[in-house]
Amino acid sequence: MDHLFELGPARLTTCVDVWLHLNGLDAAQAANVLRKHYQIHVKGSNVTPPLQGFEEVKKKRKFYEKLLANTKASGFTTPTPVQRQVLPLLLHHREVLAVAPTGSGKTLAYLLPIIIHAKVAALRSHQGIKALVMSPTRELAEQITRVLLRLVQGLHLSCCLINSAAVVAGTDFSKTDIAVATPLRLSKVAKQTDLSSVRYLILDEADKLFEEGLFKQTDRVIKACSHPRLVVALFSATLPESVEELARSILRDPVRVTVGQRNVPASAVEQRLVYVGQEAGKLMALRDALRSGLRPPVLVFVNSRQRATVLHRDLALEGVRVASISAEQTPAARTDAVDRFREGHIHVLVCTDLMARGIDFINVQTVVNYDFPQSAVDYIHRVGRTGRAHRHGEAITFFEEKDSGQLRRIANLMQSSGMAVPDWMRNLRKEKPHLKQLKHDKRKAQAAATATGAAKQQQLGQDRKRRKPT
Ligand SMILES: Nc1ncnc2c1ncn2[C@@H]1O[C@H](COP(=O)(O)OP(=O)(O)OP(=O)(O)O)[C@@H](O)[C@H]1O
Repeated sequence: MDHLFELGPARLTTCVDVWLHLNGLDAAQAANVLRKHYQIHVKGSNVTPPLQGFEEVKKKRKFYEKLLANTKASGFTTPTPVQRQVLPLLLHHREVLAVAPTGSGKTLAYLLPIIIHAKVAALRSHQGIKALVMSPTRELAEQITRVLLRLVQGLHLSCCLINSAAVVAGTDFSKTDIAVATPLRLSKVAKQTDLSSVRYLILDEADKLFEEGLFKQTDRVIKACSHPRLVVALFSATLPESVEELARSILRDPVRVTVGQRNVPASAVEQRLVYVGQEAGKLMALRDALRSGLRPPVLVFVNSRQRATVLHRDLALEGVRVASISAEQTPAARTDAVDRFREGHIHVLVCTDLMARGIDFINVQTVVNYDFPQSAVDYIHRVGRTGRAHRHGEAITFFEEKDSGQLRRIANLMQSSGMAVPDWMRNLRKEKPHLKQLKHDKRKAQAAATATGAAKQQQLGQDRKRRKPT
């Protein structure tokens, strides 16, 4: 997977795109060569060929020039693999289930097509919200809106983040062309906001949106988007089989796009496991790592709000420029912590899994799993906060004796993304004597360890099937 981004724009142009031209391949052959090269796997009927460059989306209308210029001005000159395949599919009104590694550019893959759709619809004087993006957290919705606003500059489109401030200010969302929101906020405004004009519904971090806590609200919003030709697209870096089944029940003739291997950490992240003995060893290990040159900005994940507060306090006492962020803080406090971290005033941000998904701190050098992640999916998203775009990143996961049961799963994930992992870790459950050895010889272990729902478905499916086919 290393070359998904690493080849870089210049090499991509010389080695693949020009090669395609020189060899005069027909469209289907060229599509296959491109897909093979970029490790794009597709499943579905009549799949549109991948793009060779952003210029291909340019049409006669003037606004395409402007949009392309904005895209380039934002630093996006060459499409990433997921953008190459998803962009033309959405432009052809195909429903999509896209699974691509963390930091591989999924946001732009859906923003460009929905901007094009919204602009064309606005030029035809269509009223109401034309495209809607749902994301599981407020922070991610804010980030998506920021990217969106950069891309639509000068296009005379109205884009809006539906948050509490906008609701309090009495914003008339019917005058919005593209809206971004969390399912919680959206389900609250769905009653007074007409979503029947929404033609594109994007579910970012889709597997999270289908989880227990968010499912009801997500479902409510999907139902409210009643346009007969609604196009739904789902994006995530992880898609467990069970969620895929549920997701498929709401999609019509979808194309599944997978980039690289499914459900593995991004290969640009160098991952290490560090044995810390017990709880007390964690702070010592983090302090040592910070002293011995752990490069800031550093994102540190813990498993609860309380633990975030305690670690924040402990690090502040040591003179570390630290902030913490968790769901119990006010929106203003959360935004402030994120801004200070982005601007470099804060070197270490302690956070819960609230920040694990989608958040793009482009310069984060290191992710520390201070508390062992509660699932393989959490691990993939957490470590994916570094190593974004073509950058290199480092992820360190602390583990103590009580984490041994979960260790094997994470070790396997690390191995599938190309990391060297000691054999004893991958065989942990089978070879119990190693657990004993771990207890009896902590030092030795430390050296070794430091290495580089059916009812829901039916409900959702039936609601969608009732609509006329596209
Ligand atoms: N075509 C491109 N060229 C260069 N950089 C890009 C391109 N597309 C996106 N990026 C950059 O790559 C980074 C990751 O993009 P994005 O946040 O969309 O990733 P993602 O796939 O949604 O990740 P996650 O699964 O973590 O949400 C961003 O900083 C973005 O600016």
